Amino acid sequence: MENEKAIIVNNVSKKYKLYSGTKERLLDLITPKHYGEDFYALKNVSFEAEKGDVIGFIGINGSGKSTLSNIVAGIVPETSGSVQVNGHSALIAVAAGLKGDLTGRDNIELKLLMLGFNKKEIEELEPGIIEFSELEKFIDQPVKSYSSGMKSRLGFAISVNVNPDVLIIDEALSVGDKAFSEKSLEKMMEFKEMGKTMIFVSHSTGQMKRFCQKILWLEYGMVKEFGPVEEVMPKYEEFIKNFKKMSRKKRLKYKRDRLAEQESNLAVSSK
Ligand SMILES: Nc1ncnc2c1ncn2[C@@H]1O[C@H](COP(=O)(O)OP(=O)(O)OP(=O)(O)O)[C@@H](O)[C@H]1O
Repeated sequence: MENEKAIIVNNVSKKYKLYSGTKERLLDLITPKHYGEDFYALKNVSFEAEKGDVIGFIGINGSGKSTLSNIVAGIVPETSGSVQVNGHSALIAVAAGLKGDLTGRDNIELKLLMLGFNKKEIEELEPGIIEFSELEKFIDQPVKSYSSGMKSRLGFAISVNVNPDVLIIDEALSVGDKAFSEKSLEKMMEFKEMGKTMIFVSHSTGQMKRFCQKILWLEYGMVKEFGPVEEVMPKYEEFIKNFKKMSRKKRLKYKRDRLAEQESNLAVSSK
């Protein structure tokens, strides 16, 4: 069907509990009284992706980009709201779910099994994944001995070689070396040309501008803007320029003001 939605995220919130220490955490588990402080990493986030959309998630540190990409990938459950992903095959977040005690090769096999591939298909896919990862003899070493760049290379190699309908790439290009990130970007361009739906999380606004059509700007767990890259990116760049100049005190005040604004918007919209 033309114009079929690939992703529908509706009013999603994610609550974490913050504890002052182990004692509080245990008390919260074993007693009926509530301990710890509720913390919302995401609050009432909604957006939709059309099939073939390439969407970049941006926002300052801690704004909720990874939490949202993990929720869309089905790795982390949402606290409330709903997430619908329409795709024939799996949705994969790069470098997520690698098991440290297993070798790179075993991780490839495990992940492919989990995605529903059979033994013959795994045998066919494996050499291409190992070659793409450039891990060579390290492929038979436990993943816990890998550097973050090596882990990311393995995760990326698996993700792009299983041909998913929706691909989520979270900071994968910032860890590897330059040659590998060029190769990965080329692969992502191929996916884009094939009309795949992609979500791209990165701190590099340059890569975003090169790659994404739409931008979802998160601020303190809420959607600040969602729209075409040429509209949202200049606003974000301007914001970052000013934000960098702010003192710690000013940043805290900005955060307090924004959170208060969010609260009043929420109160209005729930009336
Ligand atoms: N498991 C967790 N328990 C408690 N708080 C968490 C957990 N995971 C994330 N958070 C908090 O949720 C908020 C959003 O985190 P998230 O990693 O999604 O942000 P981000 O925008 O991806 O940040 P960055 O750009 O630094 O990667 C942060 O304040 C973070 O500390």
